[in-house]
Amino acid sequence: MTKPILLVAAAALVDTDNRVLLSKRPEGKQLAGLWEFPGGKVDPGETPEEALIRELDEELGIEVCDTCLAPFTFASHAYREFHLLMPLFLCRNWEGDVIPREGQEIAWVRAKRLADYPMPPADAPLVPWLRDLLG
Ligand SMILES: Nc1nc2c([nH]c(=O)n2[C@@H]2O[C@H](COP(=O)(O)OP(=O)(O)OP(=O)(O)O)[C@@H](O)[C@H]2O)c(=O)[nH]1
Repeated sequence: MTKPILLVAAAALVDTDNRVLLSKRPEGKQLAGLWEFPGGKVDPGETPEEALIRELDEELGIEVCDTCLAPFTFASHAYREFHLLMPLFLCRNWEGDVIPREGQEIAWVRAKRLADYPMPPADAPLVPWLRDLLG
């Protein structure tokens, strides 16, 4: 069976203490309860950067400009219904305070503590890259 490719753009938001923001997937969604990078599906006609800027505003109420989104790494993972292709951008600069706007739990996590947060299977290969970058 050929699975559709689902394009999702995500961000590793890094604060001045070198901590990364994780967001807990709300109940009722697929993979509920797992910790993920903020972001979401790229809609038709959007670039990954545009989708991510929109999602960061919708989910966290922050304003990010596209020069603040640095391509970092990506996930490519076969889920049952689709194949996920997820560019992960690194972002250290944004306007506004991070406030969860969709009732989701968030956590600022040091790289060495990322393993304490259960993540979707697609995200596992991303963690070592963040550990290398952030120590
Ligand atoms: N945002 C995000 N999605 C991820 C990550 N890892 C991962 O497997 N995914 C998967 O990518 C897909 C993203 O879909 P989503 O449901 O968050 O996107 P969305 O907000 O646009 O969807 P919705 O509007 O249908 O709620 C989900 O299947 C999710 O499980 C991650 O780190 N961040």
